Amino acid sequence: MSNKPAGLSHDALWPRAGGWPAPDEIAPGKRIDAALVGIPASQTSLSATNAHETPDAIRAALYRYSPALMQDRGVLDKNLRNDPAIIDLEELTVADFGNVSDPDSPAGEARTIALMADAAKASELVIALGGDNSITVAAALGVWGSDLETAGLITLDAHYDLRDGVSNGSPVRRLIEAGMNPERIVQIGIQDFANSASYARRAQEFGITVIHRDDLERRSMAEVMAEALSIAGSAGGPIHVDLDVDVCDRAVAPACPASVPGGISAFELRQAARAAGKHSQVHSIDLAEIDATMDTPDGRTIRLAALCVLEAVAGLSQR
Ligand SMILES: N=CN[C@@H](CCC(=O)O)C(=O)O
Repeated sequence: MSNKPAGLSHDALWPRAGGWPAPDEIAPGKRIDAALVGIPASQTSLSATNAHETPDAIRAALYRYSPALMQDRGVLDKNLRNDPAIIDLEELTVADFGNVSDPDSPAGEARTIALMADAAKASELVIALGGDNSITVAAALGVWGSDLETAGLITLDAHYDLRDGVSNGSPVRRLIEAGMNPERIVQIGIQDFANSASYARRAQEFGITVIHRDDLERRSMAEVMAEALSIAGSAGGPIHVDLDVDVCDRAVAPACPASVPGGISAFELRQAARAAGKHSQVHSIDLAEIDATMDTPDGRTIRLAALCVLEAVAGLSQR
């Protein structure tokens, strides 16, 4: 699917990421490694948003980057330090399943579940491009299918998302009500002054593991993700990872209506995406809460989301 921006320079030795083919353009019988699904939801967001513009904006931003990485971050053999492994993601097959039409309604969520299920059947890892955070419900349910009882959920989010009703502030409660075990939910990056005491108590009552923003001052993202993946995956089922970009500092995520000054760094979110992509039980990841039309001054939030897509695929290449 081409969302290629005009005016990009050309260098035959510097291929660009993105521009991945639709599944029917891939040779029959060839295994798809990763799948992209766009879920342009925005209608139930608590803050007014044009998050429906974001999936295509992320596709366009992918062209800014190369699909190459120079090392397997964090597990590099010390003998290789001056001779890093060079990994070319062009060796992986990525398919773009397109956008779900009108995802903001029960019928739209049913379409999302169906497309996510198709993408999961065809690939090892599905990356859903939101859309506001309401997408997490149908994105996860579509991939989990009948494995709901053993499934796990990790959120990187400034918010609990345990609100009543249907909105971008309620996907975690809705997944629990759908039948997932809250003891396999880990929430990373929860922020003070961005949540109420009632919802904080609700998280405690459910038995959710909360790794507060402040904890990330003392612990590395690698360590925190390792713990989260072991809790979320403890029943052996599929794990969905929700990357709500508002977990990041407002300076790096200005296009997220509810990002907070004092959030995590862009690099920490990228590390989390890589760790998620690398874990064999993670079958789906979503990127949510960016309003592409608010990404001033320089498109940095969308660029970060594009890099998270590449980090997830890089992790997958290292499974
Ligand atoms: N995932 C985001 N949740 C936020 C949404 C707030 C907003 O859109 O203003 C929350 O519940 O507070």
